[in-house]
Amino acid sequence: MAKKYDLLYKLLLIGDSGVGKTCLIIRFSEDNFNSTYISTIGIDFKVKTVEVDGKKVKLQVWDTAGQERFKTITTAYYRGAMGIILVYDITDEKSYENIQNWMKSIKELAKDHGIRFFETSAKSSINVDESFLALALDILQKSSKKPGPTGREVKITSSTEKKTSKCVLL
Ligand SMILES: Nc1nc2c(ncn2[C@@H]2O[C@H](COP(=O)(O)OP(=O)(O)OP(=O)(O)O)[C@@H](O)[C@H]2O)c(=O)[nH]1
Repeated sequence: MAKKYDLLYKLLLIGDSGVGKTCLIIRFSEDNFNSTYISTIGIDFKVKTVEVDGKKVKLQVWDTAGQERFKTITTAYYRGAMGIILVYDITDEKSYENIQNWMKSIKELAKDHGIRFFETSAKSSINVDESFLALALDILQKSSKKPGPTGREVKITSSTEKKTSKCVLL
């Protein structure tokens, strides 16, 4: 049977507990939102195949538990990640201050790399596809080691829903 994708990218979402990592992944992979909060236990993942720069890219997105007690399990997954999305909640200052601590954890990977910034809302479906696809495009361009396309050809439909942003991706 023909392979349904050209490339497989492993992405990881990290950030404090309750900042909206799971919701972001659910919005991206299933285009759904549920306001009931069920804290992630350890680690989980979802997949979605997207088209990036003319290639079918299967994104395997790992959702880590933000709770400190799962730190040992979740940090074990950092090494295998090709891209990391660091999430904080713009309505929770503490989760923003903690970005420094999360950055220390991924310092080696973040070193020498420009860090992108997206303000997102899983609830209103704002900037969710854009953030995941921009990361996938970065990985594609870095791994193929060729100059990027003139425009950032990410195929997405942008949302015009009202802006009630909660999450921010770095
Ligand atoms: N208003 C609003 N609320 C959101 C948004 N995203 C998530 N939430 C709410 O924030 C709470 C926590 O969301 P989760 O996605 O479970 O948080 P998490 O970061 O995965 O939490 P852990 O699994 O404990 O690490 C839930 O009650 C969500 O309904 C958003 O974009 N807007």
